[in-house]
Amino acid sequence: MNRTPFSKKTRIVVIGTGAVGSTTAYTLLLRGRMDELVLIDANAEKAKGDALDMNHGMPFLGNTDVWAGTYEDCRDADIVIITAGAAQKPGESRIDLLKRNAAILESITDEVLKYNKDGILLVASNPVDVMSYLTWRKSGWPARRVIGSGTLLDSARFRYLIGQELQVDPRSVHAHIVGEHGDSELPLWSLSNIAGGQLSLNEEKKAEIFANTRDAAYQIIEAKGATYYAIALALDRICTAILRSEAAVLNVSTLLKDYHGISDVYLGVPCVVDRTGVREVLGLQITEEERQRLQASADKLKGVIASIGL
Ligand SMILES: NC(=O)C1=CN([C@@H]2O[C@H](COP(=O)(O)OP(=O)(O)OC[C@H]3O[C@@H](n4cnc5c(N)ncnc54)[C@H](O)[C@@H]3O)[C@@H](O)[C@H]2O)C=CC1
Ligand SMILES: CC(=O)C(=O)O
Repeated sequence: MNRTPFSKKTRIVVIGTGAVGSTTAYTLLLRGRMDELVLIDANAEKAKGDALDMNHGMPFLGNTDVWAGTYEDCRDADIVIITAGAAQKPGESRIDLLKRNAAILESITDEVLKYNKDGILLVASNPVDVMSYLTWRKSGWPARRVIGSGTLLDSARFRYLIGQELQVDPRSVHAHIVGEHGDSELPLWSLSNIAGGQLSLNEEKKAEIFANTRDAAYQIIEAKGATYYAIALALDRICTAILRSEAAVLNVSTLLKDYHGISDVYLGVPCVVDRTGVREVLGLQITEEERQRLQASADKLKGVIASIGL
């Protein structure tokens, strides 16, 4: 971002400076996305250590104020990213984190709301669609300003795997994963293309690519205990779309209102993201089979939402 003496400084607050939060903060810092970066964690020493560590890199970067803060620092935040809470252990699903993280997200939302009324809340804590819905309900904010990272990461994994298979740069692969960021997500093969042309993949290969996309987090957590690099880049992408008001189309999690007949649930779908948050949910022409799978994903999450009394 350009810093001018007359404009308000841009501020991003990251709540939860564990693996995802600290990697996200570092990614935002390296890319010079904001003037001020505030780190908050229940473990205040961890946030303090991260801030010190990042500040010692300033001679190589410059121009960003980084500090370990308190919720009062949310007052001037443009974006508050929530990555706090329990993470999956090997073999656990995202839904297994539900009760632990619902309590954490509720208390964090209460604190943020004391100081911030018009920023954007960007949720990554899992299960992210349910945590985003909970945060939205708790906040009373317009849904456009409470955004979940959704299936942006899954879509990136999907595009990468398709690109690998077809030997094409993943940035040139247009392909979407929608629905839950989790086990009920689905690929929109009917809309996937490279330069408008159909993908030359047989059914067996498609099934393999989708399974590796859906199960990627399990594979990484089994191998090294957590995932954080790609989600950090995905969160950076969303922040950039907001701060630069890009109107970028990103598969974030948002409140659906009669979307292929689905309402009152947060799901990952292609959305136009700009300075106001989710400006628009894009209508898609999907097949009947895809619609039914999207409905099943929504039904699953509605059951989860109901199980925590929302
Ligand atoms: N949306 C997505 O695509 C992804 C989501 N995740 C999710 O992100 C979350 C964080 O994962 P990791 O960073 O790996 O976990 P972690 O255990 O490394 O870090 C969690 C941090 O949250 C802090 N924390 C806990 N309760 C807090 C509270 N009430 N207030 C402030 N801070 C609090 C902890 O002290 C810790 O530093 C998990 O729920 C994980 O499942 C992880 C990867 C991708
Ligand atoms: C952990 C998680 O949600 C992911 O890497 O997709």
